[in-house]
Amino acid sequence: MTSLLELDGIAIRYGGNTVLSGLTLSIDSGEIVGLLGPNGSGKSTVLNAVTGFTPLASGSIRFDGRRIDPLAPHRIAQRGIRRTFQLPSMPTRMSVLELTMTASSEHHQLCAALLRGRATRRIEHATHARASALLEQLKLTAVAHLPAASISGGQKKLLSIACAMMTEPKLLLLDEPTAGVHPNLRGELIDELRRIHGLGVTLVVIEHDMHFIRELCERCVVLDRGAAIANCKPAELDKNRRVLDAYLGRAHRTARPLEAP
Ligand SMILES: Nc1ncnc2c1ncn2[C@@H]1O[C@H](COP(=O)(O)OP(=O)(O)OP(=O)(O)O)[C@@H](O)[C@H]1O
Repeated sequence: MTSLLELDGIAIRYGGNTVLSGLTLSIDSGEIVGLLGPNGSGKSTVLNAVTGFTPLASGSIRFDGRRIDPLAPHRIAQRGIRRTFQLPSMPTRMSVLELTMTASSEHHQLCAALLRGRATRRIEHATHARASALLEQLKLTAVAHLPAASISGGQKKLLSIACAMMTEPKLLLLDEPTAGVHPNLRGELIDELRRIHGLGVTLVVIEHDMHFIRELCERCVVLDRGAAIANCKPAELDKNRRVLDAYLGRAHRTARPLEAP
């Protein structure tokens, strides 16, 4: 496998607060990587940095061999990186289907705007078909014509995955995909993400649900206070002393003796 995303010593500061401190991380093409860590450890900030929404104080980010950290967010998206949000906000007037269709690539939208007659209809038809297929895969067909803002929190999560997939990204970054999703749907979400991975999409998943991480991810990176403290298989996490310290505090050591990591 070749390296798709490379974070090289990235630092991010908000005022005097250093949120990421020299983080180095490499993700290979075709991987599914879990990004873990206690609340406030910097996970979402990593996604904001990769997608160009938060400028770096130092370090660099390369995607597909080319530097992306100097680029504007829409240019980074055009290179093939998409993300979903922890709390997706939806427009009040657009339907689920319309919103999914508007997420299609800028290239298709530009062609539809410039071309006339049959060519426009052909592009619209293809966009409609792709959006409908994605909504069906994500079990959203029943709400396709409802206003996007009116659907449940879990359905909004699924809709944001559908929108991200409209552009056929190479890398999909998911911020807590299971939060607000009914437990019965989690298995289906795992199946859907595996299917997306099977299409050749590399996945980075921020998630607190360890069952979900164990089921889906091949590798985990754990952050604590803006630095990577573990990079291992999910099964190795509960034996890693630094990870246990970060999540449970050092007091756990007296409560439950551990084997050396
Ligand atoms: N725009 C901002 N301005 C100032 N501080 C910020 C900003 N965004 C994030 N932070 C701070 O950066 C730190 C890391 O936040 P981040 O959202 O990346 O953590 P996280 O690991 O994703 O947490 P959670 O699991 O709770 O979502 C936190 O202390 C947060 O308060």
